[in-house]
Amino acid sequence: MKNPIDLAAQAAAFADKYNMLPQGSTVLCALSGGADSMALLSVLEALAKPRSLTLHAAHFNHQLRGEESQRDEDFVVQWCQKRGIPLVVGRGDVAQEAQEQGKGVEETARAMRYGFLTATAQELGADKIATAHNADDNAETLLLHLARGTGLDGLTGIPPVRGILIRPLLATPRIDIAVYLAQEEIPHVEDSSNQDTVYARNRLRQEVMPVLRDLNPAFVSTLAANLVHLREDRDLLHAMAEKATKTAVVSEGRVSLSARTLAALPHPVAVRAVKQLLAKVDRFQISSVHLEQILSLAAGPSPSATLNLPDDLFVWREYDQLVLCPSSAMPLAFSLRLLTGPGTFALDNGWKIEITETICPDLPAQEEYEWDIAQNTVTFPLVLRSRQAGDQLRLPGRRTKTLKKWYIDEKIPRQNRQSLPVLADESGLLAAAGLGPNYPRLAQPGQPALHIRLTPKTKPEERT
Ligand SMILES: Nc1ncnc2c1ncn2[C@@H]1O[C@H](COP(=O)(O)OP(=O)(O)OP(=O)(O)O)[C@@H](O)[C@H]1O
Repeated sequence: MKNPIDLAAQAAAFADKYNMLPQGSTVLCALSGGADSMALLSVLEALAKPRSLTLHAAHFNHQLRGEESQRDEDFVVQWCQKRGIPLVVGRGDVAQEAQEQGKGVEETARAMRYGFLTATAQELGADKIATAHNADDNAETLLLHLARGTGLDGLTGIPPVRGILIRPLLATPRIDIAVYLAQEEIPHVEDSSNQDTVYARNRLRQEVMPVLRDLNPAFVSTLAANLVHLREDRDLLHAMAEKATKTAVVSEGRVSLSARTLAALPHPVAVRAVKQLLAKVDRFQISSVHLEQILSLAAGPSPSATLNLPDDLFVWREYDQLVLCPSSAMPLAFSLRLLTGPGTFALDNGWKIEITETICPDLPAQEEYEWDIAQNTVTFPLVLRSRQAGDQLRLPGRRTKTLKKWYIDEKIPRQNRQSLPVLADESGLLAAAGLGPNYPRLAQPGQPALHIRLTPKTKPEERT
């Protein structure tokens, strides 16, 4: 006779790798009534005493399979009564909800189920929700991702822990669960939709997995062990990207990072860094083609270039700054304008800027819109743009402050600030419209200077 399977010990060893079930936790077991979750409930019961766990169960009736759905509900109610485990039952009309939302039935069922489980955990004060995903589920998920196309992230399968969700059986092959249920004489229900091969997962389960198991009988458990290493590799790349983006500045819905910093990263780290930057401005989807375009923009020789990408994403480079934002967070009146040398330039919004070489007169111009800047402090091209977070300015006779602070102190209304351009080169501001020249760059009498005059269409700011 074979040795009995000690599923509780197996699950406990795996759980401890991820600190899933610390002493004294309150655990909510997601119980469908199927083989996996019935085994999970039994395992949690066995661990409850030695770990002082408080155990609850929750079942969601999706009302998708008529009488069979009710049969499942009745089954788990009776089982939990028999075992003395408190159970919460939830119900939802998934089919109707899916229709109303124009979404798929499976997707809606999952969203409603997880919504119910999370709300129930909150009500009960549970610190963990345990689901019964097993090693075969994990292998199938991975193969599905592979078939549909994925990067390393998709190849790491189902996460063992996500927030308060834990999956103690994730390293346990389905076959061990079946043997355990028989051994412990634990009943379960069968979901008739599992036989339905129209679902990709079920086709994989029935048609592909047997072939892989034939090639390697231990395929599922070998993969489970390998996934731990893949996950560690993936986590390391994430951590490196996080470190690299620590200096990113998020302000007014825009995120910016040194283009040089990004371009210097190894490609797998750089790709993740861009994704992390995008997440900071609530952009979570990007194709690899567009990712590469952003990286080229960061690495390219041009100190100024823009990208208009799908999902309302706007990316531009200004000297060493790479800025990413949704178009709603774009600087309003002034998009980037590069000035390659002295001359007169008309701007899209009706403004005009004239730059002439001159010798600074006895009284250098230091007005709100007209300035004499020492030529030897300037490197062309100049850029005319809206202000950005961190821009600093020192006005004649005053101390250095951020532009934000100047605008506040000078009482320039918030809605006008973005329409006041600043003039900068790679070492910082030359002047800010409406405020004055950056004092350290003001020309001295008799010095070669650039006389710069900005003519607003109408002066945008009204001081209050
Ligand atoms: N009706 C249900 N009520 C409570 N828990 C459920 C229910 N259905 C599934 N679960 C929980 O979710 C786990 C996974 O179920 P299943 O494999 O059917 O879902 P899936 O769609 O493949 O995966 P996912 O839960 O990640 O969406 C089950 O083992 C069980 O713990």
